[in-house]
Amino acid sequence: MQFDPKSMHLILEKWGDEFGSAYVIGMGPKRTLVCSDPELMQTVLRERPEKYRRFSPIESAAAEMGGNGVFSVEGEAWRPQRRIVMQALAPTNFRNFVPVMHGITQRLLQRWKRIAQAGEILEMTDELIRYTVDVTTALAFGEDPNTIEDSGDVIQIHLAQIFPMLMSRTIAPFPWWRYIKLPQDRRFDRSLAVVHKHIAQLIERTRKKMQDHPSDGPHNLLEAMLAASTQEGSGITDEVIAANVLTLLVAGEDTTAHTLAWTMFFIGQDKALQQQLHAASKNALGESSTCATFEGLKSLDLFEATAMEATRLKPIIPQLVFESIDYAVLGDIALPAGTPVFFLTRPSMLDAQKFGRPEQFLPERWQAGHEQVRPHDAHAYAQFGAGPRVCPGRHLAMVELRLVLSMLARNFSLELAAEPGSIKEELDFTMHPNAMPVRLRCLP
Ligand code: HEM
Repeated sequence: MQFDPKSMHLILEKWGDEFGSAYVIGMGPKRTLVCSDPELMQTVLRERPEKYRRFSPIESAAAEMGGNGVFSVEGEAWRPQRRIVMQALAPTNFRNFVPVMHGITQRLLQRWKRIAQAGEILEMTDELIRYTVDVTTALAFGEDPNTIEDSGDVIQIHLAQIFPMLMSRTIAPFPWWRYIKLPQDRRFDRSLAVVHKHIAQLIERTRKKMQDHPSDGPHNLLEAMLAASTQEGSGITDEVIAANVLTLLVAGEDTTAHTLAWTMFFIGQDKALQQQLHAASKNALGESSTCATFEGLKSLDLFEATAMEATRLKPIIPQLVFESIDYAVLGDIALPAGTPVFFLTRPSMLDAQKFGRPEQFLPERWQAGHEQVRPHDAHAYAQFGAGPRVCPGRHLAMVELRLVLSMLARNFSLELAAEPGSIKEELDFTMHPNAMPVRLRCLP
């Protein structure tokens, strides 16, 4: 069976409508289970790393790119990497993170003001990726690249090649790139070389900083990994460090940016929602144009709820793919060792048994104490995964969503500069809009 990788999720969802919540397809030489039952998905997510692993081509493709970090690595090598990443992204660090994130949000605000005043149209996805690259790099690696104000050959142009290539190589029936380099492979190799050079320089500068100030730190993920690498038996080599810098850049960038882009897709079509968000932002921020404090984040629940509702309808993770390690029985389905299992996340989020009035965009369903929209089965929302490998960046992502959406609502009205129907879903590991042109107007 051959797919256009960019619309694979739509095809699998369509077949699910026809064949039910579990069906089998032939992909390459293997029989693959496609499943949209949220209970079975939770079982697999929780029974890792012992019984299930990520779909194995993800690890081999990531390793070939020098990116076999905490997302793709399996077995014992995963645990020490996971521990360091969890510590670095723990919510207890957020009081220190907020001032840095506030500065970057202010920068985005100034840029958007200039563009709005000039009456120009913004390609929103690109804007948001600049923001998330700046935030991830500043917080995880201790350097602020300021790509928001940089108009040159910014690193995300090269990073943007990675997810699409990882996706197409992961589901390729035959690993052509190992035998022949097509023009797209050569282009990709050039971008990958730029990214690795950028990462090597970052590691070098950080190592030097640590040598110059040995008693200071570690202050961030990169410093923590470099410190761990000096301990015997840590398993943290230079190669592992570079792979994790790449992993974090890619994992932290597209996911949050695409969540924000789809949220703006809904905001841009709904004047009443915009007014509600504007009022909520004024209430929370007062005379300020952006949220500047850790405490202030707590009054921005509606913004997080709006983003969650957007990704219920437009999941940026429409499929999560795993593999049984040995023979396993999932529900009443027998899985020979190495059977790929593709979980579709959207069908259960559109199921009226799980979410009341599922076809309607109702952010309030995600707000605590809101009883009107029932049922509400939060288990059926798996945008961050679950179990031992649940996304360690989810709290950071939520802070980013709150900061950007409240800044947007406080300062601008937003209008899509394209027919909503012309904005299509594309899957490149994460599901993103093919374009998101918007027009911003400054509000008093
Ligand atoms: C809205 C934004 C985000 C979404 C929807 C998202 C989603 C996910 C999902 C579905 C997984 C797989 C979880 C599983 O297998 O159970 C994951 C893993 C991961 N995410 Fe996120 N993510 C987001 C933001 C971030 C950010 C901001 C970072 C870091 C800066 C990050 C870092 C990671 C890492 C390192 C993993 C691998 C964890 C492991 O395998 O142990 N993510 N993410």
